[in-house]
Amino acid sequence: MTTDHASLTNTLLYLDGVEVAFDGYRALRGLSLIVAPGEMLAIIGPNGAGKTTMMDVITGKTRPDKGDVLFEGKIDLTKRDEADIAQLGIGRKFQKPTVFENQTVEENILLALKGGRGVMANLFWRVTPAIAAKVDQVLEKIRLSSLRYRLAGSLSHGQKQWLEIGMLLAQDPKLLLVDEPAAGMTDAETAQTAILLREIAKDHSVVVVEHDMGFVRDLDVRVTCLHEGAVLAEGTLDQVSANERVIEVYLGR
Ligand SMILES: Nc1ncnc2c1ncn2[C@@H]1O[C@H](COP(=O)(O)OP(=O)(O)OP(=O)(O)O)[C@@H](O)[C@H]1O
Repeated sequence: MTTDHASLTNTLLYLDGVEVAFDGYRALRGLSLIVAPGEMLAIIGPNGAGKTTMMDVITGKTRPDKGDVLFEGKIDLTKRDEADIAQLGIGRKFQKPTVFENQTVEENILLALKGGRGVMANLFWRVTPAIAAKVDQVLEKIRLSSLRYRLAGSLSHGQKQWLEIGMLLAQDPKLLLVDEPAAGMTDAETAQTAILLREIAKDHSVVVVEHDMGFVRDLDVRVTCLHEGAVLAEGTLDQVSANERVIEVYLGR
C-alpha cells in the first residue's frame, strides 16, 4: 500500500503492514486496510483470522510489533492508550452486552454521556436541556423510547445490544467498532440491527465484524475477508463470496 499524503488525508482509519505476535504465534501478518470517513465496512473471516486482534490494535489494547495505525490520517494510535483512543472518538462494542442491568434504559444512556468526561467535570454534571435532548435523540434512534423507564436487565438480548450501541452513540464517536452484533439475536432483531447500523452509518464510520452472512448482506456495504492475519479478499459481498480462496477457507466450511 502506498502512503502518499493525498490518500492518507482521505482516511479515517489506516492500517498498513500491521504485525502482532503472541509468543511467536503471528496473529496479524501484515494487515493493511482503510476505512474512509462516513464508510461502513464489514469484516468477515474464519475463527482465528485475527479480527479480534485487529480491534484490539485499533483500540490500543494490543500494541502491534510493526506497522502503521493512523486515525484521521495523522494520529498514530500505536502511541496512545485505550482511554486516549476512546477520547479521540473511537467507540467499541464487544460481543456480549455490558449494560448496567439495575439501571433504567434512560439512566444507562445518561451514564454513558457522563462517563465520557473527566472527574472534575462530573462533579458539576447535571442534566441540561441539551443533554435531555441528546438522550431523546439516542433513544429514538435505537428504538427504545417507549422502554426508557424499564430496567435494562429486563430487556431482550437484542434490546440490550441496541442499548449498548446507544451508549456508544451518546458519546458521539467518529468511528464505531462493533463485534458480532447479530450473535444470539432472533431473525427479527437481526434484521432490525442491520437497519439500525445503516442509519448510524449515515453520520458515523462503522466497522462491523460478523459471521452471519444474511446480516452482512442486509448491511449492503464493502466487505473485507481476513485470513491468517491479513486481507484475503475485498469487495462487495457478491465479489468476496465468489472468491475461490474465501470459499475454501471460510464460506465452504
Ligand atoms: N492473548 C493472546 N495470546 C496468545 N494467542 C492469542 C491471543 N489473542 C489471540 N491469540 C491467537 O491469535 C489468533 C487470532 O485470534 P483472534 O481472536 O484475533 O481471531 P478472530 O478472527 O477474532 O477469531 P474469532 O472469529 O474466533 O473471534 C488466534 O489463533 C488466537 O488463538
